[in-house]
Amino acid sequence: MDPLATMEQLVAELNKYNYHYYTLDKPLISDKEYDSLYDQLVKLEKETGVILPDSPTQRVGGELLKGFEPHRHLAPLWSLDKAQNVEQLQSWNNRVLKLVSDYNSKNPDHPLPHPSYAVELKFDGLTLNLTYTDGKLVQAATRGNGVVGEGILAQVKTIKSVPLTIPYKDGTIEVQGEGIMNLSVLAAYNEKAAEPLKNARNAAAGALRNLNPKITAERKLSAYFYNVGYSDGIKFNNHREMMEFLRENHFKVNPFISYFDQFEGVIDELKKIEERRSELDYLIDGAVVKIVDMRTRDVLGYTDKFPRWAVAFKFEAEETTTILESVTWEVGRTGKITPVARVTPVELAGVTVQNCTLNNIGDIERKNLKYALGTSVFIRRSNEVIPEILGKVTDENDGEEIIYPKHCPACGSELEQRGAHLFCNNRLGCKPQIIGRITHFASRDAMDIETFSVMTAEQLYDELNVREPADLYTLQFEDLIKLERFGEKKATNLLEAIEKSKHRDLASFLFALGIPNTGKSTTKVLADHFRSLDKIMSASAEELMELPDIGGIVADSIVSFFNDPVMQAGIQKMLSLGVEPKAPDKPQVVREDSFFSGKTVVLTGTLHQMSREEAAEKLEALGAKVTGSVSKKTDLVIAGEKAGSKLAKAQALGIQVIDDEDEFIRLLES
Ligand SMILES: NC(=O)c1ccc[n+]([C@@H]2O[C@H](COP(=O)([O-])OP(=O)(O)OC[C@H]3O[C@@H](n4cnc5c(N)ncnc54)[C@H](O)[C@@H]3O)[C@@H](O)[C@H]2O)c1
Ligand SMILES: [Zn+2]
Repeated sequence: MDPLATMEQLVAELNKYNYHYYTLDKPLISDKEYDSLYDQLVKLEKETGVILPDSPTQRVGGELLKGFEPHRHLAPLWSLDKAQNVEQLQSWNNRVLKLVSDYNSKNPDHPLPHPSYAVELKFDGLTLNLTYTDGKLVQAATRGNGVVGEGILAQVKTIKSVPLTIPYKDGTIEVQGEGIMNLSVLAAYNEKAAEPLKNARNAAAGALRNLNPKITAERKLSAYFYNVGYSDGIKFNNHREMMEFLRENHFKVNPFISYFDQFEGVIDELKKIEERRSELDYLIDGAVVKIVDMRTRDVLGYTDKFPRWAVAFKFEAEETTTILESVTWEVGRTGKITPVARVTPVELAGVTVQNCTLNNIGDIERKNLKYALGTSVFIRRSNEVIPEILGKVTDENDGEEIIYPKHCPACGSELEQRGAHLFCNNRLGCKPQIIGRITHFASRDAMDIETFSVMTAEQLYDELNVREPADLYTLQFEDLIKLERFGEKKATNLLEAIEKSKHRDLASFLFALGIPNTGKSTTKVLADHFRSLDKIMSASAEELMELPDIGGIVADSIVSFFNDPVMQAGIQKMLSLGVEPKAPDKPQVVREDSFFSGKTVVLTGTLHQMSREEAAEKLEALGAKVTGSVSKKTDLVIAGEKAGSKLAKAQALGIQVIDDEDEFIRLLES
């Protein structure tokens, strides 16, 4: 195709995507795909020297939505130049250095200082421009086209961290920041929402540009501020002064700002930020590098679109779109049937994604995916987590139907629906359930049988008739050695590991049994309290419910698990084969006079100065009970970075929360 025709097509396409993204807050493609089309257009414009009149490269923002009062920004709002990799970043810096040295050779009496750089997070939300006159918030606007935005004062006032009045009272200033939705808030919102929000950016942008401020308020947004764009009374010499001004005037300023005199430092910092990205409780799509000195900024100036004194370093995308090709159904160890989506393979955050989780049939309905086979879907992958389907790109039911199975894909038994999940009830005859139970039993947090894997479980099932965990204790060297891939060494190692597991501690043994609804922290509570398997097996639901962390559902699960004759027989068989779970050591002396003594505490989110396990040990030594889930019995929640639904629940129940790690450490040490 001739380049002009390609450009026309790109312009039309990009303008359509812009409209959906900026005006409707409902993107049709991922940022990654958008950016690559945009780059193609920029390249063609450079090559041909032609810029079509409605090219998106010539504008900063989107259409204005009817219904909002326009606000003319007192100083224009800029977009940012972008660097996709270190080379592009270097060439931005080389340009800066050259302009500075050109200036200095022309103005030897009044040279600019050697550039130093500020590095900030690039928040992925909606730009906000707030106008304060004589200390009072009088307007708030979107970026709009950069010159005129939409007035959204009523909506912005619902953001609790936005100050309505500020100490600075000398005339008018405009302050820029980003309206965001915290990921933990999004998760909590989606737990209850009839229609889950696909993405935190669109959730924030959609809420701020909603004509009903009540909806904005429900989304519990937050905002970070990073710039004073206009002021008629105050001048700053550098970025630090400007940040200090924002802080003094009670704006929420991101703590992750760092300053560098050397450009190498900037590059290292960008790597660090990218590594820690998944710990943050908000979306960022990169980091912004800015020249610190204001006089240098003035000299460098602006292009039509962006300042020459700043550049956005874009991180690898975590979201993209692809086609949902098919859904298969997998059976877990509890008999739960999980839908797994196969998608058209696509590169995302450094790996090729082919499978995504869909959780359960309730999830399929909520995400409007029932008729999505063969259509475009958004997928997201943040570090380490299996990619997830966020939703269908368009709202229409224009795909093939996902048919829910009626029979177990493994054993053919009829499935039962409980809540949002499907279950196969054929516990004793359904192979993947048995394999799952045995593998779980042997896993590290359970019996910790080294070298054991799913493959081992399958081999033992197929060839040696191993049907339950207890059968592991009947294995003989002569049988193992006959198996494929089993040499003498491997057989001996496995038997030794199995032997060693006989004296595993009681809490791990209970965890290994795989009692429904009962995780590691609950089995530890049980072991610490009852100190013997017999007592736990005969405990009543009432007795159990007196313990921290154990509510009605968990208590019932435990009681009915131990009432099941099959489970009883399995446990008896293990005991008769020499399994002897070790009771916990006598509890050590714990303090009774600390801030934490006698309190039931939940740890959630990521702590930076110690692991959660270390924190739990310290708390226990100070006389606290550390439990895994938030309930009415919880006295205190320690929330680290990226605390999710537990924090939201604590807030809903009005439980005391410590979300400042330094404060937490101070209390531990007091
Ligand atoms: N998916 C789609 O269909 C679609 C459509 C249009 C645009 N987009 C995405 O939007 C991007 C372009 O968006 P843009 O021009 O709004 O923004 P930009 O990437 O040019 O960045 C400028 C914005 O960054 C924000 N920002 C966040 N933290 C900041 C900080 N610390 N300092 C300064 N600014 C900060 C500000 O809101 C500012 O307006 C594209 O790269 C693309 O990824 C996607
Ligand atoms: Zn089955």
